[in-house]
Amino acid sequence: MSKQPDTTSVKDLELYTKTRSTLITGTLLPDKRKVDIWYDETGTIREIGPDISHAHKGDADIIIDGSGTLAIPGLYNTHTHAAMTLLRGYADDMHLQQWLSEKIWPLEAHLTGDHVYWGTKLACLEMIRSGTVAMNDMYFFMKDTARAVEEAGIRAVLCHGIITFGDEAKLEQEMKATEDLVRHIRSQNNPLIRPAIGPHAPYTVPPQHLEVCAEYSRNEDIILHTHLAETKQEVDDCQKTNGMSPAALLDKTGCLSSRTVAAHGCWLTEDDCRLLGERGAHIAHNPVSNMKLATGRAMPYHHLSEKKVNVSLGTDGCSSNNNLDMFEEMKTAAICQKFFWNSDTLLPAGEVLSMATSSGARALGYSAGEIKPGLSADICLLSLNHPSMVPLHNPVSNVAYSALGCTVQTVICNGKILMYEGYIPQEQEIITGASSSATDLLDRAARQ
Ligand SMILES: C[C@H]1O[C@@H](n2cnc3c(O)ncnc32)[C@H](O)[C@@H]1O
Ligand SMILES: [Zn+2]
Repeated sequence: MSKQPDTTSVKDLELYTKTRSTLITGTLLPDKRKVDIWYDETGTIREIGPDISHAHKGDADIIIDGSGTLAIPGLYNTHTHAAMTLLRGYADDMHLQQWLSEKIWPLEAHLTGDHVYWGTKLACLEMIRSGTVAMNDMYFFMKDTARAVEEAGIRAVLCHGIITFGDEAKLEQEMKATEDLVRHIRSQNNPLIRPAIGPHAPYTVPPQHLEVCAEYSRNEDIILHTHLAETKQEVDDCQKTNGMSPAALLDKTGCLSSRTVAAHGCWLTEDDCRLLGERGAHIAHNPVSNMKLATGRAMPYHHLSEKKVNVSLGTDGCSSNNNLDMFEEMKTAAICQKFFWNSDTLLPAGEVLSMATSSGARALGYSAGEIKPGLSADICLLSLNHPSMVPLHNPVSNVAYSALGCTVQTVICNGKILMYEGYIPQEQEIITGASSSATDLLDRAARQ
């Protein structure tokens, strides 16, 4: 492509393969300022301001006409099981334990790396379409996940889901899978993809195995991703077996630190919240999944924010959500807190937008999540011409309460364009591939 900035050449496929110095002109920020945004070929935002385009037109390889758009930071999905897109609609309207043990785990026993690759390709497509640029993913065959993520161009923290039920041989096998993944991701040298360790939950990984995971996270300086206090049954069982809450158990086994990202936290007590705050641990809130699986209580945001716990947002997998739309998640989070805790001021629009952006980037340790000079260009342009964005009394309110993923027009991650005006390369191939992969998974399960 020529150095000459040309908005029409943006359709060129080459555009989607590498980061280029880019000028976005005349977009609106959530505070209603109309600005130009310039980022360089390393994907770092250099300057934001009204009318900087004259100064930087010559520096930019690409110019994106941002008029009629609202620029928000790319969204961070901090708890998901991406390849579960293949299980969308497979098992609905069930309680968590029954859902996992009777439907999900028996089907997952037939998964192959190929299923995970296609399921993750579909997840990345769905996420990019709805403005998500980063995910914290726990699943199986994670090298195949890494390949799909690399092709999609988003950020990801990836861990193998460790489930041992106390079996020593299984722990050895799961730790090998984790070590193999860590080695593999590091060898790929992709700064957007990072490894983590993923003890599934205190009810699937006993204390002595949690200790092994904690030590590994400490030694390798990687995130420890887990599920925590999702149901009352989990908390009651943990009290009975271990004489303490699941959060206290994580702490006792060394699993609670600033590297910890714990999903759910619905049944955390005020004392648990204090403990999480003291340890600097992060909570990934998944309100749609919690409401669908009837976990019975909403994450206590008021206690967590009082104890200065960083709370981010996630969708969980597509079998309990059943989509990956972080706009839907933002709205559900904000209204679920108000409804459950009977407080009309709890979790206002601005806070839920931060949860889905800067708090997510903080939990996953990326220097992004805001549109600011010096940070990575993770930018989402929403159409202001979409009915859900009209009128524009309050852009932040529209983003949190009325917009959905379909409002997203253009998505940029670390400066690379992933979707431009609704176009994502190879979308149809991904849909076809994932669809046949889902059929193959169910066929294999039916044959046995
Ligand atoms: C990685 C494993 O985690 C399973 N899973 C998916 N959603 C949930 C949830 O809400 N709670 C607990 N475990 C979950 C997934 O199916 C994998 O087996
Ligand atoms: Zn989960």
